[in-house]
Amino acid sequence: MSHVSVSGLTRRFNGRPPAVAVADLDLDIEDGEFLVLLGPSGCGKTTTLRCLAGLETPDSGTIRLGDSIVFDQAKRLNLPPNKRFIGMVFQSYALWPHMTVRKNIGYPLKARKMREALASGQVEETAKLVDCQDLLDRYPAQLSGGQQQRVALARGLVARPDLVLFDEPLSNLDARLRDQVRAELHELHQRKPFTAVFVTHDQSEALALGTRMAIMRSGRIEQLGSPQEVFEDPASEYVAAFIGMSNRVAAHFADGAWKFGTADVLGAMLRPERSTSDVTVRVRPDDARLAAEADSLAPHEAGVPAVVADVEFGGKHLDVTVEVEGGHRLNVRADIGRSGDFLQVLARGDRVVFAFDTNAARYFDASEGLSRPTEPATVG
Ligand SMILES: Nc1ncnc2c1ncn2[C@@H]1O[C@H](COP(=O)(O)OP(=O)(O)OP(=O)(O)O)[C@@H](O)[C@H]1O
Repeated sequence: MSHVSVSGLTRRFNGRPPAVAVADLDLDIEDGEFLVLLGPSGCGKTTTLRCLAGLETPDSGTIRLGDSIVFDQAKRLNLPPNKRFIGMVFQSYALWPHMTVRKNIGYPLKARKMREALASGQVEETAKLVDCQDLLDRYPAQLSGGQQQRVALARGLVARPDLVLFDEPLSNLDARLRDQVRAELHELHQRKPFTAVFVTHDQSEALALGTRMAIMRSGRIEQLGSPQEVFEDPASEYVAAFIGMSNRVAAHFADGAWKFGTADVLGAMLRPERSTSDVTVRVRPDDARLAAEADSLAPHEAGVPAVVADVEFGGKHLDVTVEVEGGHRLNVRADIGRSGDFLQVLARGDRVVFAFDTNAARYFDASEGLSRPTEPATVG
C-alpha cells in the first residue's frame, strides 16, 4: 500500500471563466519518495498541494495519508489541516517574526502537544540536520534568506510528519543560494528520507530533487516517471518543451526529402514509413551545434542552413541564436573549447549550418496533435 494515495481528485473554481484546476487526478506516492510536481503557471500544482494540505476543499475524490483517509467526498469526510499530519514549507518562509528560531522550529511540536519530542531535543536535532544549530536564539529578522529557508525546512520536518509539502521554496532565493539550499535539501533527503511533494516550475530543480516527477498540464498529469525517464523519453511534445527541448522545428517529408519549413534538410534525417509526413522535431540547445559547412556533418547529424542572429558569451560556451529560412529562430549552446577558432570569431550575420544529433532529438507526429512521440523508421 502506498504511503499517500490520491484518487479522482477534482477541484473546480467558478471564476470567469470557470477553471478546472485539478481534473480527476490519480497519484500514489511511496514512503520516502520525493515527488516533484512540475508544470507552467496555472497547470494546477499549487491547488493539488493545497488539497493535500486541507487548505482547499476538492469537489470530488479521495486522499489517503499514511493509514488514514483525510478526504473522501463520497463519505463527506474532510479532515482540517491541523488534523492532517503534514509539514509545510512555503516560498515566503512564513516564519513567526516575534519568535526565536528555536520557537519557530518547535512550533509544530507545541501545536500538536508533542511534549516528549520537545523535551527530548528534537528541535535541536532537526536544527542540526539543516545546519541551523548555531542560530537557535536569533529572530528571523536577524537571518539571511537562505538561513530563513533552512529554519522553515526544519519547522516542516521537526514533527516527522506523514508528508512534507513544498510550494516553490527556493524561488525567493538568489541563484547561488538557490543552488546551495537545493543541494542541502537533496543531501538531507538522501540521508534521512521523508515523503515529500515539491511544487516547482523550474525543470532543473525537478530533475535534481525528484525521486519521480509529474509533469502537469491543465489539472492532469501528462507524464509521471523518474527524472531520467522523463528527460530521455518525454511522452509528448508538451513535456519535451518543458524539460528543455526548447528548439522546435516543423519538418515535412515529401518527394523523398525532408524540409524544415522551406529549407532543405541536410544530412541524416530519418526516413519515415509513409511517403509524406509531418513531424515536429524537438532538440535541446546543447544537443545542437553550429557547423561552418554542410559537408562537415557527422553521419548521425542533420542540419539546416542558418544565419547567426545573436551570440552571447557564457565563459566556456556560447549561447547562439540563429535564424533559418522563413525567419524561424533556433538556439545552440556551443562548447567553445571543443569547436576551436570558428566559434571564437562567430558574429551576427555569419552563415552557418544548424546541426543536431538525430539520436538526441525527439520526434512528434504532427497529425496526432503533437501528443505522441513518433519514431521515424529507417535512415534515409
Ligand atoms: N481561488 C481561485 N479562484 C479561481 N480560480 C483559481 C483559484 N485558485 C486557482 N485558480 C485557477 O486554477 C488554475 C490552477 O491554479 P494553480 O494555482 O493551482 O496553478 P499553478 O500550477 O500552481 O500555477 P503557479 O505556478 O502560477 O502557482 C488556474 O487556472 C488558476 O487561475
